Amino acid sequence: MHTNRKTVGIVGARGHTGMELIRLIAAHPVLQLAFVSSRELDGQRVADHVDGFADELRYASLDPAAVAAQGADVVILALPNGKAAPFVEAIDAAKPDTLILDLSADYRFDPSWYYGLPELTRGQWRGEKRISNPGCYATAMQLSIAPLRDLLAAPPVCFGVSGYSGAGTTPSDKNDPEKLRDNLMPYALTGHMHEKEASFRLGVPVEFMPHVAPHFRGLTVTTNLYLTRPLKREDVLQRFHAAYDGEKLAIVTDEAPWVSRIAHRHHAEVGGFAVSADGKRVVIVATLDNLLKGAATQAMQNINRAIGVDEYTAIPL
Ligand SMILES: NC(=O)C1=CN([C@@H]2O[C@H](COP(=O)(O)OP(=O)(O)OC[C@H]3O[C@@H](n4cnc5c(N)ncnc54)[C@H](OP(=O)(O)O)[C@@H]3O)[C@@H](O)[C@H]2O)C=CC1
Ligand SMILES: CC(=O)N[C@@H](CCC(=O)OP(=O)(O)O)C(=O)O
Repeated sequence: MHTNRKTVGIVGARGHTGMELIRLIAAHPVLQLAFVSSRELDGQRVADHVDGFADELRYASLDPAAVAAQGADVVILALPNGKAAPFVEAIDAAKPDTLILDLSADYRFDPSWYYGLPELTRGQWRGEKRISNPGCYATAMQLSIAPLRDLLAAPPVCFGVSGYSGAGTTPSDKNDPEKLRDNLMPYALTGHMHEKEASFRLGVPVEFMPHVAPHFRGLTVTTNLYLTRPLKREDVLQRFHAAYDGEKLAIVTDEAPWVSRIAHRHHAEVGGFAVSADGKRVVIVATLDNLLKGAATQAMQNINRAIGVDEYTAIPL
């Protein structure tokens, strides 16, 4: 047992990503769950909702002031987009040295927050205690494009397909298993938030066409890239191996990865690398579990680094 434990609270703990975070934190040697907030599950035992959770902890419905008053060392915001600010303001006022990790899109464009996609931005962390976790598709897009960023002749075009857990628990067409049955549902075909996020973070325009499919978890992004000069397939592979061979959670595969093999896994896979006959067009496929590398696992990497423990602590590899 670690002697210097840190307390952590999750706001939005009923949700898909909150539930994954509860599991990861329950197995963490340094972090200790202090509170889990949900309005709907107020008073109920976490153990009745999260498989394998053995503690007596109960959900509590905490407003921003009540969250700040808990005085936790780390607060994770796992709320729908647009809901984080009152919690951040209350913590800023009560205990500003709290480490806040926000899973939503609310601070991904805010330069005062560290944007934590460790495989690409690890070197940019300057000790910030405000961390914005990347979007799930945006993670897959950036991992697919970054190693070829200097050779782009045109905006990369990304075709994305997500399992419906990506759409959260608020009922909508995008998480309605009946409407999704035998279906592939296109949405936000221009201007999706993750198109803006990937473009902003990579510094090049990216085009993104998302779809949601009948499976529950895991996403695929297939990216078409036009290059300014011809490359051989081995040159493309060499660039990706150079970028990710030291990484435990970004794995380069020769074949195009399958989404059915990534569910419940903590890493992303990037593969395929089909090159056109003239060498100036490359197609790359990335898969990841939207709830893990696309959300909770990436959050864990970021929190681990910020609390000064090994980045992969409590992440099953
Ligand atoms: N699902 C995914 O694949 C990914 C999600 N994200 C982001 O993570 C965040 C959480 O997503 P996800 O877990 O899917 O969302 P869910 O819809 O599954 O859960 C949202 C949680 O927020 C709570 N909540 C909703 N509205 C409010 C409110 N106004 N005030 C306080 N609590 C509220 C809900 O619980 P209750 O109503 O009981 O309080 C619930 O616990 C989102 O911003 C999402 O964009 C990021 C990457 C991937
Ligand atoms: C299938 C589905 O709906 N996926 C979500 C993306 C997942 C997500 O939660 O992304 P943010 O954190 O950026 O909101 C969407 O397209 O909005």
